[in-house]
Amino acid sequence: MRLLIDVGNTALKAAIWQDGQIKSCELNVQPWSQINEVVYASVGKSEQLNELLAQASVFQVPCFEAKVTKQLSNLSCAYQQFHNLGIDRWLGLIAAFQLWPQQDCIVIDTGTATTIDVLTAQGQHLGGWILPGLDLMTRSLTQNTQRVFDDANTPFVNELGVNTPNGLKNGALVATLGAVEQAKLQFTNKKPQLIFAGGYGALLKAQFSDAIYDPQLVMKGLNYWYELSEK
Ligand SMILES: Nc1ncnc2c1ncn2[C@@H]1O[C@H](COP(=O)(O)OP(=O)(O)O)[C@@H](O)[C@H]1O
Ligand SMILES: CC(C)(COP(=O)(O)O)[C@@H](O)C(=O)NCCC(=O)O
Ligand SMILES: [K+]
Repeated sequence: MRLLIDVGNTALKAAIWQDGQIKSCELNVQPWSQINEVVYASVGKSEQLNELLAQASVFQVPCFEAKVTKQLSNLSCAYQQFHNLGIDRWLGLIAAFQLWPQQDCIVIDTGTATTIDVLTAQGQHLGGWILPGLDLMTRSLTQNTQRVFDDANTPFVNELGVNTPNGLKNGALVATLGAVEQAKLQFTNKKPQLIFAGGYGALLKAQFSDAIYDPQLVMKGLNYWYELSEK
């Protein structure tokens, strides 16, 4: 069994890889005797992660941290300073390149931030954008204005807002959709595969025909990273 850990700015996610299957799992109950290795990625500091790694060392389970490299098999990173690219973005690109080979892809991961990354069929990462996540967008306005307010029941829909909460939420959604449309323009001659992940991935995926939502995209990328890297 392989324990996979993805630490984002909002949430720490854990999953078990076994017999080619990835299944989300709770962090606190770990069958340490059956875990061969821990493979983890972190975009920030995490006390929970530190505690888990300390436990792993007690049970003498080897731990491997995923890092961004300029190249990984035929995938190449757009950043000159590749170590500055968020590891979650790199893992999403690895998964997209492995799961949709020979296909232009756009990877959209909606977490604390929404990241958009453009990848050619040849494995060239062209770059991308970092946007505030949908909740960050709405919160930044409700917390910094006197009269813009939200309500939890108002959904994010791609329509004109006719009251304050839906003007707020629909604005966050259409701003994000607009960025995805801009990314699609990078491919003039053919339609790229749109791949969504993260907390609002299903919501965004629903706005596009024949797009993919894979909640486990980053976890799959983490597992591919482990299998593809010289350890
Ligand atoms: N069903 C959901 N479960 C978890 N987070 C969600 C959900 N729906 C929306 N979100 C939003 O997605 C973000 C968390 O997603 P996640 O990808 O775990 O973030 P990160 O990777 O930055 O930790 C938060 O901004 C949260 O508000
Ligand atoms: C933009 C991010 C915070 C997104 O992380 P998340 O929303 O998953 O917490 C992360 O990819 C990151 O820390 N990036 C570093 C800057 C860059 O990618 O250029
Ligand atoms: K994420």
